[in-house]
Amino acid sequence: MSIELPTDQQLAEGLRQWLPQQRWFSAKDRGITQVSIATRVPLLSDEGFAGEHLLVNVEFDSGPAVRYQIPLGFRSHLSEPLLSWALPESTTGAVAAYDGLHDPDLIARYLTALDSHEQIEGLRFQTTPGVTIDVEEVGHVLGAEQSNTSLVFGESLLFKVFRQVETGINPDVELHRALGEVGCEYVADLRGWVETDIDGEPTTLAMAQDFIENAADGWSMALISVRDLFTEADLHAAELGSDFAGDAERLGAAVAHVHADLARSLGTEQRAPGENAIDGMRSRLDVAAQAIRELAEHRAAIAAVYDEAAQSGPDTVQRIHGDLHLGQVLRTPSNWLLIDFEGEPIKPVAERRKPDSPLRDVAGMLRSFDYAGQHLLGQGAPNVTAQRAFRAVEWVDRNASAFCEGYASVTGADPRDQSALLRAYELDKAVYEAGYEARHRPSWLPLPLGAIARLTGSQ
Ligand SMILES: Nc1ncnc2c1ncn2[C@@H]1O[C@H](COP(=O)(O)OP(=O)(O)O)[C@@H](O)[C@H]1O
Ligand SMILES: O=P(O)(O)O[C@H]1O[C@H](CO)[C@@H](O[C@H]2O[C@H](CO)[C@@H](O)[C@H](O)[C@H]2O)[C@H](O)[C@H]1O
Repeated sequence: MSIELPTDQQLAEGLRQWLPQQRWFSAKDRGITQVSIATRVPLLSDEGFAGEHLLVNVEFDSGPAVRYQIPLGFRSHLSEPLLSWALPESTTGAVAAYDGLHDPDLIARYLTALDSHEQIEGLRFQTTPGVTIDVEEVGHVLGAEQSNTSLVFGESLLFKVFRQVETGINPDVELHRALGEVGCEYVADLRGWVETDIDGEPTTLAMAQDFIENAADGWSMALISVRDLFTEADLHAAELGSDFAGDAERLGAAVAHVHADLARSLGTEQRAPGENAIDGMRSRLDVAAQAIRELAEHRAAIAAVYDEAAQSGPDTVQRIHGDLHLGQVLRTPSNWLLIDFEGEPIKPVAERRKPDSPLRDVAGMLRSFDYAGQHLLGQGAPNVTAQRAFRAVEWVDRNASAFCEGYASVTGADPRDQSALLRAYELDKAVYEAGYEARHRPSWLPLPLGAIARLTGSQ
């Protein structure tokens, strides 16, 4: 006997209360004025148990509405661990509703749908030609949720469910597909995706790719090296057992290979620097400086760097990663791999899909070396000495240089040769980071602000 599911109205009220507590809910600083259920697609139904796929529109007291993807499970009786993911009991009637991605029985349905390329109402499940899906593999949510929710099946397949759904093809799927077509060795292989039509446009909902078991992410590896450096502050970065420079160099080469493969697959264009790039930087600076008081002090100095960069020659643009940092790279025993090609989460998808300069990605990594070197020295950290601060700068310079040399070993040109443009991209990233930190981790705000002072020569 099937269970009686909550009405749209009950679910909308339950979600209104439940959404702000979810890690992936991006609008925590805005008040929800309305939640409406756009679609409800039945995924499975059994005795005392059902699953549905929901697209939900959320409106706020300020700013644009956001569309979220929320697979829900329904059970007549709920116990831990699913109980922790439940919507408020009072809102869903006799049946309990909960985040279905935490239910192994429900997520198994994704594998069977992928395996047989099913179309379930408007949801289309597709695989890369030649890929097979093992429907017996058991899945679970990977670690802590971030902007999206990633599931791992049998330690071999990663299934990422995009929580915020913007109309159109998600750049993560688009670029993995393009890189797969030219045999790129520096990304995990795309195995499949799920899409639907929104306003008549094919729109990505989820992607499946190879799960890289036992990979170490670049941020954790870099921090091990920096921690060792601070423990042995009389040693130079080059004398550490955990010296990161060899990895930084190989990482630079991997990023250059990905850029070359993206150019080969999707082409390049010439662009005058004043066109779009510097104008875009100027307007992002205007918006950020209005919101962040501490940034406003640096506005004139940053603008002067942008003016200088606008004088440089034409720039070659192409599709790039768009939000590259040490947390977006995984080291396998043989290679560095780049992950998460979604671009900066605050930009609209149409903007993230525009061709851009590869220098933006290089600048992202240089900023990340700076973060890794500086953040352990941050406010409140014990034992901050002038010696450690000096060593941190040395570590950042050493690894940034190694990264650029690795990049140049593939392209034949050192990104630092375009110094004015590169500095502008580093500043643009630091301005973005100031906005990100002010919103998500205010205690980290001094990091991008310190970098802005250094990059503009005011410190
Ligand atoms: N192909 C993969 N193999 C193994 N781990 C992965 C893979 N892709 C991502 N991860 C891990 O999952 C985490 C989240 O992935 P990411 O694509 O950055 O998601 P989000 O869009 O939610 O930020 C990463 O920090 C990484 O550790
Ligand atoms: O990984 P996401 O796509 O969610 O990227 C966002 O969050 C990042 C933080 O997790 C943020 O990166 C900034 O902090 C990192 C250290 O935590 C550092 O390595 C990066 O260089 C720095 O930009 C990223 O900017 C943001 O888009």
